[in-house]
Amino acid sequence: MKFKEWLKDLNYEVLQGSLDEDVDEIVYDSRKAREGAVFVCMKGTKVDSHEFIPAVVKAGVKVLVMEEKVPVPEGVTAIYVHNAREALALLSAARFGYPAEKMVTIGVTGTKGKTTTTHMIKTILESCGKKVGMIGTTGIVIGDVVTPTKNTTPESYELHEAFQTMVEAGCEYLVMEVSSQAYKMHRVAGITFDYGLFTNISPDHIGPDEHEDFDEYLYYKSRIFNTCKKGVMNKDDVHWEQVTKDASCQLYFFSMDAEGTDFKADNIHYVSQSDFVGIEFDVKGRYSLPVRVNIPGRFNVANALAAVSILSFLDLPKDRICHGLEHLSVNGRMEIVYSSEKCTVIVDYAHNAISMESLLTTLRDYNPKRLVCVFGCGGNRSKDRRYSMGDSAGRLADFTIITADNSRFEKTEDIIADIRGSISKTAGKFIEIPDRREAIRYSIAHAEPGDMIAIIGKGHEDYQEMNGVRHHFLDREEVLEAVKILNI
Ligand SMILES: CC(=O)N[C@H]1[C@@H](OP(=O)(O)OP(=O)(O)OC[C@H]2O[C@@H](n3ccc(=O)[nH]c3=O)[C@H](O)[C@@H]2O)O[C@H](CO)[C@@H](O)[C@@H]1O[C@H](C)C(=O)N[C@@H](C)C(=O)N[C@H](CCC(=O)O)C(=O)O
Ligand SMILES: Nc1ncnc2c1ncn2[C@@H]1O[C@H](COP(=O)(O)OP(=O)(O)OP(=O)(O)O)[C@@H](O)[C@H]1O
Repeated sequence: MKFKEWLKDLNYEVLQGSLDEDVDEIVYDSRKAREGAVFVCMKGTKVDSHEFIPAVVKAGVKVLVMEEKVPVPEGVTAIYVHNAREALALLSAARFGYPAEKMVTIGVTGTKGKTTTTHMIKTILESCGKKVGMIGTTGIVIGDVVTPTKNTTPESYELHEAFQTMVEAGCEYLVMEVSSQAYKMHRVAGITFDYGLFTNISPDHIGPDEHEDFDEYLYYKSRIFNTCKKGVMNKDDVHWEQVTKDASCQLYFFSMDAEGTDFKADNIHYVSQSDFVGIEFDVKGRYSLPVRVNIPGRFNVANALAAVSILSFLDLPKDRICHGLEHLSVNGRMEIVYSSEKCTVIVDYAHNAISMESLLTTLRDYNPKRLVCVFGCGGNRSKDRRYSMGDSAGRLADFTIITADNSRFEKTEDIIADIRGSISKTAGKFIEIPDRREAIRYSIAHAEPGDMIAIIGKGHEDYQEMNGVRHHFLDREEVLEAVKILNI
């Protein structure tokens, strides 16, 4: 294909050479440079890849896309663009034949609930017999095939490549998590989602290499409503006005509290039976549906309502939507791994104090005999998290077992000591069991009838990182193994 055809959505200036070069690939990592590829030079957080121009030309590259007017060897075509990351996104869409336009696309953003909500949407669509592609923290998912990704929202080239694979696999729908960082880094430039969903926003991802401050974070997250046709916003979020003030899509609101929104959750019940722990509520407003969701928690009412709001536009059979919600499984997100008269064991990915606080608070809605919490904190990461999570556990759980969670290059005992420092200032009872496997077994072996045990922090993660080595470790497997060994 002629390079010129890939360029048709870009504003560019030819600095040198001809646009008639034949190219068959786009490369943005010099280590993958080869003859026939166009190399897109990008200024990153660690390196500026304009410095790799001599190396990529040596490897056979004859076309460069650059955002700096640096000298290039003779015989090489040099194209100047204002923003190379945006250019990479637009070139990639053209390179793969605009695959996103061949599916119904749903983009989901928000500080919390992205993964849960995308899984809900996927499960419901599949329950309606639709083929769905999904992208997010759990990777690129097509049917049962999961391809891990480095980022929640991968780089634009990988996105369009995945979209193409989805179209080839017969997917009619795409549901993906769109991080604020993806907007900042132009990973989704040029994509107009058919539907955009904003779950909520609270301070997060602020710091070096992420966002300067909350305003910047909110600005980039809000871009979803400038890059979708129909947008759905959570009106219970205190920032809803700020988020939607520049929206250019057709906007709808959902709520658990506010009256008069397009979609409303009514008659909310928290159900705890030995064979079903979850939520029941009625969707009212533009769409009516009584739903029963087999994952617990107040915030999952919001997540399920958000998912149903989006799906209400798609003319799907209501009984299949209900079926999908009742048979959900979201890997490591409020996942009920074991439930009997003896106890209910939940695995959840809450990995900061805000999430832990809302998790423990909402589990109280189920009136457990005792709320038991098993958690640790990561090594070589901010110590604040240890203090704030220790404080939350101490205040909100009846009993806490402090353990390991990716200690990395720190000693687990030192991390536990930091957590002890804050939990011991509360009235909460706790013990320390550094080995996470032992901690999980202890929590189940000592359960009292009616207890709820929340194994927190690792969710879907299938490893425990110690001294730079990742050992296989999955909370779900450990719970099931403990149940087997203890014969309960
Ligand atoms: C800060 C940030 O977002 N960095 C992302 C960015 O890396 P970068 O461009 O800054 O990296 P760099 O190493 O400086 O490289 C610059 C350029 O030189 C090229 N290069 C580099 C080395 C070399 O030898 N040759 C070469 O050509 C690189 O391919 C790149 O094009 O582009 C990479 C490719 O897309 C991303 O993987 C990387 O994400 C890093 C790993 C990251 O940690 N990102 C986090 C902040 C992130 O994006 N998080 C969000 C939010 C998650 C959530 O909400 O929970 C996410 O979507 O994952
Ligand atoms: N709507 C929500 N509001 C608040 N907390 C939530 C919500 N949904 C999920 N959570 C909590 O946050 C954790 C992460 O949820 P989820 O993975 O769905 O969110 P995410 O937006 O993908 O988060 P992350 O960016 O941290 O991966 C869950 O394990 C749960 O404890």
